Amino acid sequence: MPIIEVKELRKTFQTPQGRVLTAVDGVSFDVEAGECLGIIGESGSGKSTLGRLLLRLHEADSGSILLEGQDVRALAPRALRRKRRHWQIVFQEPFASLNPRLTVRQIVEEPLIVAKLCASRTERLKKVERTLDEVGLSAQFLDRRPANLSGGQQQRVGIARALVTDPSIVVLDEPTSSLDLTIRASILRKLSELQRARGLTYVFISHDIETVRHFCSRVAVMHRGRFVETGPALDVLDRPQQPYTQALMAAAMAPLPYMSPDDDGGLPPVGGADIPPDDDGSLLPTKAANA
Ligand SMILES: Nc1ncnc2c1ncn2[C@@H]1O[C@H](COP(=O)(O)OP(=O)(O)OP(=O)(O)O)[C@@H](O)[C@H]1O
Repeated sequence: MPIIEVKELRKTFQTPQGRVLTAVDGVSFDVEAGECLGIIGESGSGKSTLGRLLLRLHEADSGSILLEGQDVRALAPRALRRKRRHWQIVFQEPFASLNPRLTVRQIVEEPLIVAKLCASRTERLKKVERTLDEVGLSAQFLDRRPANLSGGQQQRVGIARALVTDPSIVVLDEPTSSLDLTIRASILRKLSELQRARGLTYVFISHDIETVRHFCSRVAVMHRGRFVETGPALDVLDRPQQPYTQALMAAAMAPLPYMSPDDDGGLPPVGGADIPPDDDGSLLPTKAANA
């Protein structure tokens, strides 16, 4: 039996102008336990909304979601809170998703307190330290706050917070898109390692086709709230059947516009007429500007 079963899921939003926007438009899919399903598509195609609907961070308008056989949409608030420990999410912007006032220890401890998972504080703290160690953060980070961490370290905290309750399903909503390339690779390696070690099921939302190619066994292509093509990652990405997927792949492969070394791209020359001679180009306000 699949661990995730979604049928005819639909979600609309009301725009400030009073228009109805259909963000997810009748999506159906299954995910087997231990699998990684990649969801790709342009910005605004509905990927994040779908990820949030799965965990009921948004309420769907219609359709059904079964996670581990549980009808997520039918769960009462208390039952949903209890089940949340099994179904977690890692967000795109680690800094925005971490409470800046809390220390790393408090951030990772919180889901354990909410789920009442440990018998004592000592047990809880041991679990926090073990999970941080698993994501590659030593005990020296425990008392730091998010602002004192690099982007990669912040995302490791986001991952530890998602994994500390030993979930079975994790939605990864563009978990590395705000990070530098080298950091991105090491976080993806870690996520892959954790998936194998813990037998996790991932729903991996991404713009980045190359990342999905390496990371996911299956891919769904989303366009205007619908799945237009689904299948094994290498089939969909290397031999797309649908015109929309073909266009998406072609756009991803397109080279950057050529610029010759002496082509200034039409920018004004440095020190040219547009820049006053006494302007040092600094973005900091001058004393005169402050006065
Ligand atoms: N809370 C909301 N209220 C109103 N409209 C929303 C809300 N959340 C998303 N939308 C709209 O729903 C559509 C789908 O957005 P969504 O963020 O799911 O797309 P996405 O594919 O994840 O895009 P991105 O890759 O840029 O994150 C967009 O038109 C978006 O503006």
